[in-house]
Amino acid sequence: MTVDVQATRDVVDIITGGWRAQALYTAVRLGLPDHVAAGCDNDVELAKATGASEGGVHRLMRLLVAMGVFTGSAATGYRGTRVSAALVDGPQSLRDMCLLYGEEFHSAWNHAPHAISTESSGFEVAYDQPFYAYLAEAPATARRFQRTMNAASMFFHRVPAAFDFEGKKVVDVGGGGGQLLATVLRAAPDATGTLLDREHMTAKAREYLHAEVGAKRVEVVDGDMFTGVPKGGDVYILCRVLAGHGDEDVVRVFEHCRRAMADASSRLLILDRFVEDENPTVLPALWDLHLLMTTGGEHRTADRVTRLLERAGLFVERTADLPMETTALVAAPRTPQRA
Ligand SMILES: Nc1ncnc2c1ncn2[C@@H]1O[C@H](CSCC[C@H]([NH3+])C(=O)O)[C@@H](O)[C@H]1O
Repeated sequence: MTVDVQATRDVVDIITGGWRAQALYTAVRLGLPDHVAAGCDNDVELAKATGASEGGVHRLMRLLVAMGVFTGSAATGYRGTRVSAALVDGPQSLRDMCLLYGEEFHSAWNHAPHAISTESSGFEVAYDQPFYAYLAEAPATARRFQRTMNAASMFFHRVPAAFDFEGKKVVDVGGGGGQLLATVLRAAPDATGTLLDREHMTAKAREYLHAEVGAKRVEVVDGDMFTGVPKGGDVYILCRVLAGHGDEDVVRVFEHCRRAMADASSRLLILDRFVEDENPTVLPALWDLHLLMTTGGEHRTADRVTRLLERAGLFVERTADLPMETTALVAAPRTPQRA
C-alpha cells in the first residue's frame, strides 16, 4: 500500500487548524503581543509579566514564532511582527475578535455537527439562549462583539472608490453606529446623508455622526426597514444587513428602497460578503457557517441576491471587490419609479 504523504500532510494541517487558533487565543489572553511590543523579549520576563509558567510561555512562544506571529527565539530575543502588531490592544485591534472567537464562538463551533445537521445555531445549544439575547445579558461580551464588528469594518474606507457619492443624497438603511455613512460623507463633501436604524441604535449613531460630519449634513431616523425607508434618496446602502433575514423580508426591503428612490438614476448599493457555489473561497464559506453557528443565519450567493433584486424590480448594474472578500453590488431600478 502506498501512502499519500502530501494528502496526510494536508489533512493534518486542516485538523490542527483549531489548535493554532487556540494557541493564538491563549497568547492574546495572556497579553503576549502587548508585552513583546513593550519590550519583554525573553521567557523569564514574559512569564513574570503574564503570571504564566516559564516553561509554558517558552513552548507557546516557540509555536507562535513557527506560525509567524513573532520572530526571534528565547536565545536571541523575541520580536513582534505585523501579525502580533494587529493584536496589540488599541483602536482597530483584532484582540477582541481573537478573544470572542476563542471563547464564546469556539463553544458554539463545538456543536458544529448538530448545527450543520439541523441548520440551527450551535451557540443556542452551548448557551441555552440565542446569541443576541446572551449579549443583552453579558455587557463585556457585547462590547467585545461591537469592537469585533468595528475591526471588521476596515473595508469602509474603500467604499468611496467603488461608488461616486459626490453631491448625492445617501440613505444608509440599517446603518448601525454610523461609521460607514461618516466615511462616505467625509469623502464626498457635497453629499448629504440619512441613517435609518432601530430606535435602540440611533442615539449612538446620531451622537457619532453629529460629531464627525455635523448635524447640517446628516439626519438620523428611527424606523423599521420592513415597513419603509426614507424617501427621495439618490443612493440606498444596505451594508451587512441582509444575512440575518429571510428571502421574503429581503425582497420587501429591496422594494421599499426602489419605491423610495428619487428617480431612475438612483441606485441601491449592497455591501456584503457573498458565498460562491462554484470555485468557492474559504473565508466567505467559513463566515457563512459561522453565521449558522452563532445566529442560525447565512450568507447568500450573488446569484441568489440577484434573483431577489429582480423580484423587487431591480437589476445588477455592476459589482466591485472590496477588502476581506467583501463585494459592492450596485443595483438599478428596471423602470423609472416615483415615490
Ligand atoms: N427592521 C430593521 N430596520 C432597520 N434597521 C434594522 C432592522 N433590523 C436590523 N436592523 C439593523 O441592521 C444593522 C445590522 S449590523 C450592520 C450595521 C452597519 N450597516 C455596518 O455595516 O456596520 C443593525 O444596526 C440593526 O439594528
